[in-house]
Amino acid sequence: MYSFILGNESIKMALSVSAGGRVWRKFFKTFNFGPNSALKRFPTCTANGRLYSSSSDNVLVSKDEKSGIATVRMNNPPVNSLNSAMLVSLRSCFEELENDKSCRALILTSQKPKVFCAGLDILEIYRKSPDYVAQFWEKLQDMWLSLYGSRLVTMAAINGHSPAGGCLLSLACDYRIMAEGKFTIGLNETQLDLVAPFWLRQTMVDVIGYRQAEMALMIGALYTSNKALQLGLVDKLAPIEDVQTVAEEEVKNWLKIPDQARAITKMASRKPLLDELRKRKQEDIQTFRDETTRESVQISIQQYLEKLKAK
Ligand SMILES: CCCCCCCC/C=C\C/C=C/C(=O)SCCNC(=O)CCNC(=O)[C@H](O)C(C)(C)COP(=O)(O)OP(=O)(O)OC[C@H]1O[C@@H](n2cnc3c(N)ncnc32)[C@H](O)[C@@H]1OP(=O)(O)O
Repeated sequence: MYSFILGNESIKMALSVSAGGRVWRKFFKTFNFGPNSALKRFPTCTANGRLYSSSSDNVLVSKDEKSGIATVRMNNPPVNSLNSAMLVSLRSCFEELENDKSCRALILTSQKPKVFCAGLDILEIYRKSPDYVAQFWEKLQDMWLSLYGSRLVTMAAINGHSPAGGCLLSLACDYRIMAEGKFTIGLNETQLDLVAPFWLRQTMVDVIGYRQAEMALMIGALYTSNKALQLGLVDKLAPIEDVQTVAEEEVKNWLKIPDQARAITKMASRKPLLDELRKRKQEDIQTFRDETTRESVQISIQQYLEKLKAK
């Protein structure tokens, strides 16, 4: 019964041979997974199970064939900022892993310790045309939909700073292990005169609870690893050199749970937010485009960039 969840076709196969098929059939009917749902896509993995065909090296992927655990390393020096190319590579990597039937889990980390991800590349929203920022935002939405909606066990191995978009990536995963020490994580958007979108705010609420999230979002707080652990923003701390090993151990524990039951449970809890973003995608793009191209916001972004450079 508990075969891998690969896409709608294999689910149907599993259902047809299973004694409990009626229950699952009812479940899928009830939840009506949308067109972008990971659970609905048909697998397209290659015969030998190798994957990831990106021509760029800004995202490095390795997979342990025996355990089915893939490690995705962000590799966009100096700080793994999320520019358009990076967003496209991450999305395509997540989707290829999703469609690889031998893959069961992904660990997201940074190739360069000390900075997990510096968030959106601020230059992508500075003095750019409205059309450009609209396309950029859609790339972020699509990348997030593929990670947050993944059937895989997703684990963030946060081996360094993780502000804003770095925190967004972490929150989209199922579990977060962060490096001990002086590193920070949080949604600091308001400090840049930006407002985090509803879907990102909601993941913060879902992870740390309403009151703490409301406060953190309003003041654009960046928390140290210790404080983040205390708030539940991350689940575990490890010395920076052990973050990857601890993540692998944790994933192995998660993989003791049957894939199908775990993935269906995850999807049941995430589907409302996934659907909400799919429904309001264009509205969300327009808001981002209109807000970020406003002159007062552009001036704030310019000042923030100057502050960063002068550091
Ligand atoms: C109503 C709706 C309105 C819609 C609006 C929606 C807004 C979007 C909302 C949410 C999504 C997410 C948004 C974001 O992610 S915004 C980006 C926020 N990021 C940050 O604030 C982090 C800034 N960076 C840092 O704090 C540090 O760089 C660091 C702690 C990550 C690493 O420090 P360190 O190792 O010391 O490196 P440097 O600071 O020296 O940086 C090296 C180099 O890189 C440049 N840089 C850093 N971060 C960014 C970035 N995010 N984008 C572009 N460039 C960046 C930095 O300026 C240095 O450049 P150099 O001097 O030329 O070498």
